Amino acid sequence: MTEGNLNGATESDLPNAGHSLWQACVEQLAQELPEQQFNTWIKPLVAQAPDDLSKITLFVANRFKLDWIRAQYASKISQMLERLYGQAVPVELALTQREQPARSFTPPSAPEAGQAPEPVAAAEDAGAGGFKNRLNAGLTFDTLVEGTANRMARAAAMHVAGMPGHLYNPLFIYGGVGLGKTHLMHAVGNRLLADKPDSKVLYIHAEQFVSDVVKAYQRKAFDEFKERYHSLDLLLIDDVQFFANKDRTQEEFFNAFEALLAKKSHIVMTSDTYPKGLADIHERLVSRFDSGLTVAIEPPELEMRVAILINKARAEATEMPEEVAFFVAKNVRSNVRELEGALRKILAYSRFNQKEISIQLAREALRDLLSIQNRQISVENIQKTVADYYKIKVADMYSKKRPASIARPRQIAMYLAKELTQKSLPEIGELFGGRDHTTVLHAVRKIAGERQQLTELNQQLHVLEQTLKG
Ligand SMILES: Nc1ncnc2c1ncn2[C@@H]1O[C@H](COP(=O)(O)OP(=O)(O)OP(=O)(O)O)[C@@H](O)[C@H]1O
Repeated sequence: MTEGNLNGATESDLPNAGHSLWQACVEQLAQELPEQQFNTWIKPLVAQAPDDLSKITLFVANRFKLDWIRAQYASKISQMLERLYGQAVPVELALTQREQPARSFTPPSAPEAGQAPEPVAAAEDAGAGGFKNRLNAGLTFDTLVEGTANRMARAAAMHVAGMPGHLYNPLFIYGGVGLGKTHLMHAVGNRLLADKPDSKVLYIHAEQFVSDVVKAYQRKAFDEFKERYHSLDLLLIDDVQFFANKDRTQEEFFNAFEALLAKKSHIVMTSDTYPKGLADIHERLVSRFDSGLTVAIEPPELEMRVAILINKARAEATEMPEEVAFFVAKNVRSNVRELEGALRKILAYSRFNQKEISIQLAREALRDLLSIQNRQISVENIQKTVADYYKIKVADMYSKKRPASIARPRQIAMYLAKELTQKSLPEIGELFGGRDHTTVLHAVRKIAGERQQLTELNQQLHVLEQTLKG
């Protein structure tokens, strides 16, 4: 596997043979790898391939992830592709383009036509004393769209960046994949360095920390290790759930944690769950994780998704009409990374076809994604999934029973049926035991309204949507 130099003229992330091959490869890897590994390393990869499948380029969010994927998964990916395609397909890894300045739109006849994003070096600026901070300079507070979903986490992060070592130490940020945890963490580091360039800041993924512990152990170099970690002003450590079952790492992290807090350095951590939800991590560490401020990042609400799309399109020097942004945001709900993927497809489609961005164009560019959604989700499927989730019988979806423990899941299922299928209100009513369409309308409005107000309900709906979309 090579590291990318993307100057080929026919690169495309439109649906093509490469796209189908990569999809098949991802599906296989999903079955073979542990779920957490798959979700962290493979699922976020964005693939591009020319029509002749002379190579596949995989875009990775940052330098650390790139190195890790190359070391841990490159040969598995290559073997899998070869198995599926019947011959070897060269695979290269490249960094996504997000830290590059916005470029203006270039028509396809110009020399840059069809050029895929070029790999760029991660912003591993040498800070104080030539120290590598591993920060990505493009991930700042300015490029992070604010919404109800991240307001509290963002406010806390800004506070930490302004006055490290004071309140909210440690700051523990948790939430699902692709919701902006890593972005927020880098934003803290970048802001602190902008204000105080001599600060010693380090961004590190938890698996890299594990690997540093292993190396220190093998080389008997714990003094060096301590010198590196205990002297920081700000430690940003991503995905601490990876410490699970790694006793020696947990011990070293505990030591670093205590040393840093004692000297009033700040620690910011992220995880896919809140501290007490972490499995196989020692209690003394969990209680320390929870001893500062713990904040969640929620899945972005509709308006926030719209704002993110419009902002990200602008960063690519393209205006996305509001109605198109609404169309995309209604159809791509799971997380910001997927929203970015959808935007990339639309921009590429518009560029290659030299067409203005419109709802029709978005529909064409995203047809795979939309048809997968429509194919998979039926009202019966929704009823079963919701019934399982709230532990009621599927038959209660059609019954006339009215206790809240049954009526509410039923209303949730009606809401999801309206949101995720093409069925009309009367058709949905019919499938829920012959109910009137006004009953369905009432349920849809009620749940939609409450979703805006109740974080817990929003989370539950998000989980259900994710489950249904597969
Ligand atoms: N509010 C936001 N505004 C703008 N961009 C965002 C926002 N939230 C997330 N993003 C972008 O979405 C992508 C995914 O975000 P990020 O990598 O920070 O997610 P994460 O929560 O750390 O996910 P994971 O757990 O998978 O690592 C990044 O490109 C990030 O810049």
